[in-house]
Amino acid sequence: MNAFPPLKNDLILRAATGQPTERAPVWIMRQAGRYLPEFRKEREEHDFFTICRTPELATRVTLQPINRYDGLLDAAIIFSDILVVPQALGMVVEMLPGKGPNFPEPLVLPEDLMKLKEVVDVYEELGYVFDAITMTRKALEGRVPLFGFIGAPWTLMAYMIEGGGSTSLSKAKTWLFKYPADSHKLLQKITDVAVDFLVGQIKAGAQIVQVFESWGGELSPHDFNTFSLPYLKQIAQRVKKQLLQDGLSLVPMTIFAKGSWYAIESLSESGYDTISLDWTVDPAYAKSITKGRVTLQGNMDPSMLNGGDDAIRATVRQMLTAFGTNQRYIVNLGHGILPTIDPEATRVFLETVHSVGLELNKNGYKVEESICKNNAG
Ligand SMILES: Cc1c2[nH]c(c1CCC(=O)O)Cc1[nH]c(c(CCC(=O)O)c1C)Cc1[nH]c(c(CCC(=O)O)c1C)Cc1[nH]c(c(CCC(=O)O)c1C)C2
Repeated sequence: MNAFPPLKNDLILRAATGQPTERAPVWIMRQAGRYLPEFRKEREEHDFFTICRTPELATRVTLQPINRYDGLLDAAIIFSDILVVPQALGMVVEMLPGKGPNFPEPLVLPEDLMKLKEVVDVYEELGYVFDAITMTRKALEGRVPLFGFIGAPWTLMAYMIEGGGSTSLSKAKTWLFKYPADSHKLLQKITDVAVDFLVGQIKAGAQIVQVFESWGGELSPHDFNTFSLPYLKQIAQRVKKQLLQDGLSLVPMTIFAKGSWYAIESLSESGYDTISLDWTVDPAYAKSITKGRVTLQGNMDPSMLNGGDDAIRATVRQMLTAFGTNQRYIVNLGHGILPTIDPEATRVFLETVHSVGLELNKNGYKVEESICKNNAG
């Protein structure tokens, strides 16, 4: 095993496992990305997947927001993409500047499943992600915990069939409804790789992980229960089982099923420690449904960061107050930060999360039965 520097800020790990926190921790989905000039500069010199595949570059980019917002972010997330799994399955994925991901040969018919690799050795195909995680974990010097992540099976299936971003997902849904057995075969295949990939990331040094079901909200509740939830549950259960079998400690697991407000209750009973919410979910509603069983994460509309400093400050206060006790809560946006956001607006967001979080706890704070005092005594 790797020896890593001791962790100096474990706030997010405490929040995710239901331990008391003196303020709500904060990180931002897509925090290393195109809104940062230092990232855009890196992209002028290197192709997207070259950054992902070169541990030195992935480490440098992962650390960009941590360095820029020194002390304001409570977690790093490894620089990679959910689409490295379709690549590991044998598909070609390219990142077109300004356009996003493109699969020159998407899956069209069920017989195309034959083109995917029968067996995927994640250490061979995705070892570069593990190396980047280990290198980043060392470079972080214990400043904050490091997230690993994967795309959820349904979301990856959608990209593999659509061939890129899409508004209606009509091709991927045609598979679900016309070829359900083949769809399940594909979802299971992705799940098997996802489990090995997450376990490998944790072994390499990821201290917390997130599963991105970005296209969850495109499914009806019934179809979500058929084509998404069973695989999400399998991932949580099998990752935990594998870690225990290998004599390793569990790490907190987060599920972000964007748009799947109807699934909050079932997700809170599916083996994940944290549920990440998009901005369409009322915090009071999510709290009333989950009843403290899980930690909640989220959920400011990313576009609010374009609303000016006063609007950002007011919305952060309203959001933290609505999530309530500042316990079992991780602050984030409701989806990834947009490329159009001013990095200084992001700073205002982070600073306000810190100051309001501490203020809400100034008279002590409470998790379930334990009462903690901010000041000694
Ligand atoms: C977690 C993560 C992701 N991508 C990137 C990260 C890096 C880490 C971080 O958050 O800082 C870098 C990451 N990935 C990408 C970029 C920009 C590409 C560039 O530099 O040109 C960055 C910084 C490219 C990318 N990759 C993807 C898209 C969306 C395309 C679409 O459907 O319209 C895009 C634009 C697929 C993707 N990738 C990811 C998701 C899940 C989160 C979400 O829903 O936003 C998804 C859906 C996850």
